[in-house]
Amino acid sequence: MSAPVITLSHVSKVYSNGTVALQDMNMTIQTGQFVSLVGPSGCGKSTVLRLIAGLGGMTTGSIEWGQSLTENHKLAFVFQEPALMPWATVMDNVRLPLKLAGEPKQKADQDVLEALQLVSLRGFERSFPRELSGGMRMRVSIARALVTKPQVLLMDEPFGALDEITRSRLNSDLLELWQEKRWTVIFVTHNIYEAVYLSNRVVVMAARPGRVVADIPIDAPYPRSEEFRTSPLYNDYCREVSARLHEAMHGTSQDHHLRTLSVGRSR
Ligand SMILES: Nc1ncnc2c1ncn2[C@@H]1O[C@H](COP(=O)(O)OP(=O)(O)OP(=O)(O)O)[C@@H](O)[C@H]1O
Repeated sequence: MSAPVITLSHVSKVYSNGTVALQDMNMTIQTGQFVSLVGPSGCGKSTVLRLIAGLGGMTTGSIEWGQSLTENHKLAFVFQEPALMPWATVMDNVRLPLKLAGEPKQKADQDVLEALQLVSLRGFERSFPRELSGGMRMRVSIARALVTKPQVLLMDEPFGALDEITRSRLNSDLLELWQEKRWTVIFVTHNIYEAVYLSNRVVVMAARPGRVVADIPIDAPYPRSEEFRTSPLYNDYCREVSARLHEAMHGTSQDHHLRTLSVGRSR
C-alpha cells in the first residue's frame, strides 16, 4: 500500500475580504496518485493548490507532508498561463528555476536538455516563446516544472486555454510521462472528460464554502489509450462525476432531476 504524501486536515481559508474560500477541507493524497480536483468556479480549487504550495497561509487546520518526500525539489507548479519570459529563449526559460537555485550552468544545461526531451521539444532550445504554438509554450512551462525533478506536481488548469486536439495530445503525453516518473499529481480542471481520462481519483468540490463533496476512484488500468476514451466504463465514470458535480452546483441529484422531468412529461 502506498504512503500518504499530503494530508489536509480541517483546512479552512478565509481571505482578508471575508470570503470563505475553504471550510473544513479534509483530503489525503497517496504517493504516486493522479488526483483531479473538479468543481464549480470559485469552489476553492486553486486555493487548495496554493495552500499546498505554501503560497499564502491557511486560516485554520494543517497540511502534513509524508516522510517519503525529500526537503528539496519536492514541489513544482504549472499554471494555466505558461508565464514564460518573452525575451528569453526556451533554454533560458526552462533553466530559470535551476539558476535561482544556484545550480552550476553546465549541470543545469544538461538537466534542461533532459526536461526538453521529456516534453518532445529538443531542437527548440534557441526558439523564443513568440515563435511557438500555444501547445508548445505549455510544454515549455511543463519542462520548467519538471527540470527541478519534483516529487509532487501541482497543475492548475494547465490545458484550459488550448484547443481540444492539442489538449488531448498533451493529456496523452502527460500520462505517459507520469507512468514513467510516477510523481504525485494534483490536477485542477473544469473538464470532466479530462479528469476521468487522466486520474485514478477525482475529487469533486462544492462552493460557498469550498469543500469536498465526492471522492471517486477511477478504477481503470493504465496505460489509457483511445480505446479507454470510447469505452462504456469511461462513459460511466464521466456520468458519475457529472452527477456529483450537478449535485454540488444545484444541491439536488441529477437522477432525481431527470426523474422529476420525466414524471412531469408523462402527465
Ligand atoms: N486573493 C483573494 N482575495 C479574496 N478572495 C479570493 C482571493 N483568491 C480567491 N478568492 C475567492 O476565493 C474563492 C475561491 O477561489 P479559487 O480561485 O480558489 O476558486 P477556483 O475553484 O479555483 O475557481 P475557478 O475555477 O474560477 O478558477 C472565490 O470566491 C474567490 O473569489
